[in-house]
Amino acid sequence: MNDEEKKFALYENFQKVNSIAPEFFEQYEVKRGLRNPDGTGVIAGITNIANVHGYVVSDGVKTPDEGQLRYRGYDLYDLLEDDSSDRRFSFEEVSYLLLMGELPTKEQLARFVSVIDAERELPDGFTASLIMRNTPPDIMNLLARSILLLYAFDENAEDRAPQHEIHTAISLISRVPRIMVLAYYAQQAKYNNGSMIMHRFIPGQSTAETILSMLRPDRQFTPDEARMLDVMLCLHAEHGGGNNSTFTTRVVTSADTDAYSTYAAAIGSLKGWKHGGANHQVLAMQQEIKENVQDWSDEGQVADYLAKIVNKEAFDRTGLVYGMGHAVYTISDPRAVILKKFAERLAVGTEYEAEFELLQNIERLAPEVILKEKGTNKDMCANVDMYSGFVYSMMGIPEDLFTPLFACARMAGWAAHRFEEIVSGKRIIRPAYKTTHSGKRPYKSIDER
Ligand SMILES: CC(=O)SCCNC(=O)CCNC(=O)[C@H](O)C(C)(C)COP(=O)(O)OP(=O)(O)OC[C@H]1O[C@@H](n2cnc3c(N)ncnc32)[C@H](O)[C@@H]1OP(=O)(O)O
Ligand SMILES: O=C([O-])CC(=O)C(=O)O
Repeated sequence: MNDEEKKFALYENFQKVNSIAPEFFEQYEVKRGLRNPDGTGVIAGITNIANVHGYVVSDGVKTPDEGQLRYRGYDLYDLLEDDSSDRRFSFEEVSYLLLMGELPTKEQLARFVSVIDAERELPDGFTASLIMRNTPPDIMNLLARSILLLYAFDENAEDRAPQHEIHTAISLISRVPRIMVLAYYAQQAKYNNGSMIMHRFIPGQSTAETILSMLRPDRQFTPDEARMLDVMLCLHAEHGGGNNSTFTTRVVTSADTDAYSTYAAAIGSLKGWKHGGANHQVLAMQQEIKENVQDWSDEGQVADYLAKIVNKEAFDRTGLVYGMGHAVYTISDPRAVILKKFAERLAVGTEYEAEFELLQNIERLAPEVILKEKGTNKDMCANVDMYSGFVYSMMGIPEDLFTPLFACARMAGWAAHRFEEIVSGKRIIRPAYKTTHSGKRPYKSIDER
């Protein structure tokens, strides 16, 4: 056997060894993906941090409902529609609310903002030796690695006391956006022959302003652009305990590991294409449709191409229409509703209008195509990832940063859930797995096999 054949011999049983007959799931009533047969989630915890509402269950019957998202009891719409005269940046305020449980007074907010501001500096040599060296092509991987490496610069990294937990969370909420932009330029320099731009952060700027002023080569941005990015950060900041990356946070935290290991694990989850990584996939999918459909405004042509995607004949062959569907929301995802309004406002009358129409067509047509092609009659709406990448694109934010921006925002939610798990979880999360082996296999020595 040559080397290739030796490797191939290791793969050939992959499918067989890892397959479990579907009837076992029914026989043992195992809830795949921790989902009940009607799609509702198995209750795995209790939280005070957020409420994600998408259906009503009454007498065992699930009825779809308009989506609602509340942070610590406050409706997302109310948090974003505060039109007070001192229009301030909200991500810091939302982070305070999530971490501390209450909306801050002016003094509390000012103190919190100054603590975030004071944490932006990175350890000496961090950028040169840990961001610019061995830069991976994916910024999410670099973010996870950077968070793991920041452990080495924290003398009390193993301390689980509240002061240390809060300090670590705030320092990461402050630093991850900076690391993200530095990582972007390191990645561009290494893989795309780009220039390595390393603007310093400007003390006193909000998170949204810091990102824009570090990202833009000329450092310029308008107040409206910063406000828009701020809103994007707010609406990605938290989504209950059950979403995959927050549940990861809670699972890993429950093992009593350090904060850095926990947040790095959460980033690994968020990168997934069925989770936060879908924002990136939506754009790639839209691009493929644009290249293959002659008239994007023709619903028939778009539906035909979506049918190919659903039948695994086009795009990434998973059969998924990215940006569509949600584990909780049925009629609407409130974040997608807000993002669609932004997208429309920014696109109409510009070169982006036709692309906006295309996304709208995908949103409208996907449920019927999925029903027709797969017979899946699931109440399905656009999720947060459907329009976010499009809004970022119109703001000139590169595709490689779509999911990392989600991570910058969700740091606040992950931290709140880590705190809650530490204080209230009190037990390692350890569900059971049923085995399919009914008996013991007789051991054979290597000569007998
Ligand atoms: C921030 C976020 O994480 S938002 C979600 C971002 N993810 C995406 O946009 C990826 C596309 N969407 C999906 O994969 C799913 O809708 C999820 C992961 C978001 C939610 O999944 P679930 O609620 O568990 O749906 P579930 O997997 O039970 O789907 C039920 C059926 O609908 C199908 N389905 C669900 N969403 C889609 C979709 N977007 N495209 C095609 N089929 C879909 C499933 O394949 C499944 O079909 P089957 O019964 O034939 O196997
Ligand atoms: O709740 C989910 O499953 C995914 C989601 O929308 C999020 O984490 O923002």
